[in-house]
Amino acid sequence: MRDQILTQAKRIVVKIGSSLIASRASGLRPDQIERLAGEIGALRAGGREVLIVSSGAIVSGIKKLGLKDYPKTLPVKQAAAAVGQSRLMWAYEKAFERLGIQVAQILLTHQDLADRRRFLNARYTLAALIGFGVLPIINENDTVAVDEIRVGDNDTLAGEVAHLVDADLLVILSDVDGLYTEDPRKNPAATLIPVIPEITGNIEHRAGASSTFEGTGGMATKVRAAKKVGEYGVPTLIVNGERAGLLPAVLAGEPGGSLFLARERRLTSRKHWIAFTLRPRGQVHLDQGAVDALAQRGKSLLASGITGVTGHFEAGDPVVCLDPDGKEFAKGLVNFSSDALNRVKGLKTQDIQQQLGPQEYEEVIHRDNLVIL
Ligand SMILES: Nc1ncnc2c1ncn2[C@@H]1O[C@H](COP(=O)(O)OP(=O)(O)O)[C@@H](O)[C@H]1O
Ligand SMILES: N[C@@H](CCC(=O)OP(=O)(O)O)C(=O)O
Repeated sequence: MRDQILTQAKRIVVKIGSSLIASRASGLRPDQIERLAGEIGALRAGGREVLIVSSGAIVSGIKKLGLKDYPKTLPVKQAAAAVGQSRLMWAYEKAFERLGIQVAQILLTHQDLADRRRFLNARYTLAALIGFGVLPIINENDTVAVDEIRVGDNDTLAGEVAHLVDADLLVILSDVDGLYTEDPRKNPAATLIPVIPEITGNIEHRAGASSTFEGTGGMATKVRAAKKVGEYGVPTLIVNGERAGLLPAVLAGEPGGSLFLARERRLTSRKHWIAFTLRPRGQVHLDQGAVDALAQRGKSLLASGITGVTGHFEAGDPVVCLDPDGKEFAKGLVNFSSDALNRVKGLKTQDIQQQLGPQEYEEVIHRDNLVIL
């Protein structure tokens, strides 16, 4: 199964971490970019479609601005990203131009993904670029991404892009051979985990934070990204990008890296987007009857099953549904604000109008906008 997944993946999102192509000492590492461009060019020549999610703007900008430390304030971090992103794209442009490959820059924030119209627009633009045979190079739009709209790390962004383009495989190139039983930099006795079955159990405890100046997400964000795209039927390969030739070798079926197997796709793109892209604005607490109606009988959520509301949200916002034990078991787009729900929770549908007047919707969350997690 491993060989089939790796050798037959047609559309591949390749995430390139900062530590592979940039360093505190030298800024960008053009030799690494050229080497990786050659390997990716060979994959394309072999018939694969590749999109790159590349880090490295901030580290490159730190060097270019002559900063001594990693920026502590957002404006300086964004200035470094702005200065570094142009250098990063220039290096990719040059490296791929030698191979006769055109590249395109795509900068995204969480806001571009959380708005359905903008999400679909990004999908169509990437599809158009792929159709032209162009190699999209994607990064977070760090220069404008303030906290509430920031994706935060490129492992997460790469997972979102894999969903956006219906990738067959997400490849995360890092500075380690894959997922170890614990951080190998901290415990040399840690061992590599070559295959991680469909991720239902909790393996995040093995994945720690970054331990390098250049890195941001660490292994924790990589495992989380693998888990999210695995829910959409996309497997993830984490492999050491420092080792020349390893990426094409592993994609040809040679041993190496950690492969996270995916579950059979059970969600449409829109439901996956609701479940895994949108950030909930509040919580709706349900009684057991409502939990059974939603989870067992595929019903919409009605006010009568609601026992409590947490947070402030507006109609149309994403919320999570908690069972009587407080466990998140569903997520959806709510048709009523938190204020309105606090007035009608527990009421029969026919009594809602007395409280709120005529309403466009009966359901608090319609089945079509609800995902059982
Ligand atoms: N269980 C683990 N297995 C492998 N690496 C781990 C683990 N836990 C933490 N790490 C750390 O995660 C780092 C890779 O993440 P990061 O530094 O963000 O690199 P990148 O820039 O490629 O994203 C490794 O260098 C390692 O120190
Ligand atoms: N957008 C940032 C990348 C942040 C990030 O996730 O970095 P890394 O953990 O090295 O992949 C940059 O270009 O520096």
